[in-house]
Amino acid sequence: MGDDIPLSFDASVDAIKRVLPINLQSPRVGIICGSGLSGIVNVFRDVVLIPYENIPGFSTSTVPGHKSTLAFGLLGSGEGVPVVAMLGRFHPYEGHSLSSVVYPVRIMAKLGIKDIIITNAAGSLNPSIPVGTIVVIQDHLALPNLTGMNPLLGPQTSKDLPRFLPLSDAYSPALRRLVFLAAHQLQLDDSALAEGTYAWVSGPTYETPAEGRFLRRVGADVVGMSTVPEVLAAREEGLNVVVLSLVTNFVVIPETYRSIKEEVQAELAGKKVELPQAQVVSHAEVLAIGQEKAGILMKLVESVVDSL
Ligand SMILES: O=P(O)(O)O[C@@H]1C[C@H](O)[C@@H](CO)O1
Ligand SMILES: Nc1nc2[nH]cnc2c(=O)[nH]1
Repeated sequence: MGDDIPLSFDASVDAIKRVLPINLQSPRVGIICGSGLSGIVNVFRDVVLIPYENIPGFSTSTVPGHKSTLAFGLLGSGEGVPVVAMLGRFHPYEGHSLSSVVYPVRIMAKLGIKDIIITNAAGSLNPSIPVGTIVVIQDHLALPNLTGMNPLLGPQTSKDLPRFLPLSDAYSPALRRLVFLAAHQLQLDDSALAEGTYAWVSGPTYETPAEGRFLRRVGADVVGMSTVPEVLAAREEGLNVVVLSLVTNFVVIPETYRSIKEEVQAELAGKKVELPQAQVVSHAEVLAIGQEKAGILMKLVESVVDSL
C-alpha cells in the first residue's frame, strides 16, 4: 500500500474553487467513472477540467481507461444540474492507500454534493447476467472489509462522522428506482438492466475458477476491484449512493475441471483428445466492452441526474 496522505481538505477545496465559475462551485451530484467510462464529460456543458495533479491530496490513476481529471459542468435538460465527475479513480492495487482512494469522495462531499453515482466495469458471476448488462447494485460483499482492509479503519476525518456505520441501506432505494424509471423513459430493453450484489476484491489478478465459484456461491452476481471503498466513504459522509456496474466479461466458473489425468490416459491409450479452448479475461476486453456500451450507461446517468 502507498503512504498515507496528509488530510488537507481545505487546501483541496480551495484549489478547486479557485478555478471554477460561480455556477459550478457547488455541484449537486458526484459521478465516478469506471474503466473506459469517462465519456460522460462529452455531454457536460460549461465544462471545467482540473487535472488531479493540480489538486492537493489527490493521487494519479495509473490504469489504462482512467484519466486523472476532475470534470465540472452542467448536465441534463433546461438550466442543467451542476455536477462533478471523476474521470478516473484510484484502486488499492495501484498502491494507493485506502484513504487516498476515498479522498476525492470526501472532497466532493465537502463541495456539497448530495448524491453520488458510481460506475465500474465488472465481471459477471451470474449466468443470467450477460456481458453488456448494466447491473444496479443492491448490496455488496467485501471480503477485504471483513478482514481488515476497510477505508474507515483508524482515526476519523471528523468527530461528526458516525463511528459505527450501518450498511443495511447503503444503496439508496430511491436512486435505484430513478435508474429503472430512467431506463423506461429511454426505452431501454428490459434485459439492459439487472439488479445484483457486487463482490469487491483487491485485484489486480482476475479470479481463478475456484474463486469465481466461491463468490457466486456466497451470493455475488458481479465482481470488481473498486467501488466499495468509495461507497463506504460516501455513506460515512452522508451521501445517497447508487452504483451501476457494466458487465464487461464473464468470470469463468466451471463446475468441473477437465481432468489432465484422464486426458493423458486417453492419449496413451491412443484415443484422440479434443482440448477445449481456455477462456481468458483481459483488461483490453474490459475496455472494449466499456467503449461499446458506455453510451447507454452515460444516457442513463444523464437521465437520472435530470430526474433528481
Ligand atoms: O475502475 P473499475 O472498477 O471500473 O475497473 C475494473 C476493475 C479493474 O480496475 C479493471 C480490471 O479490468 O477494471
Ligand atoms: N475482479 C474482477 N474485476 C473485473 N473488472 C472487470 N472484469 C472483472 C473481473 O472479471 N474480475
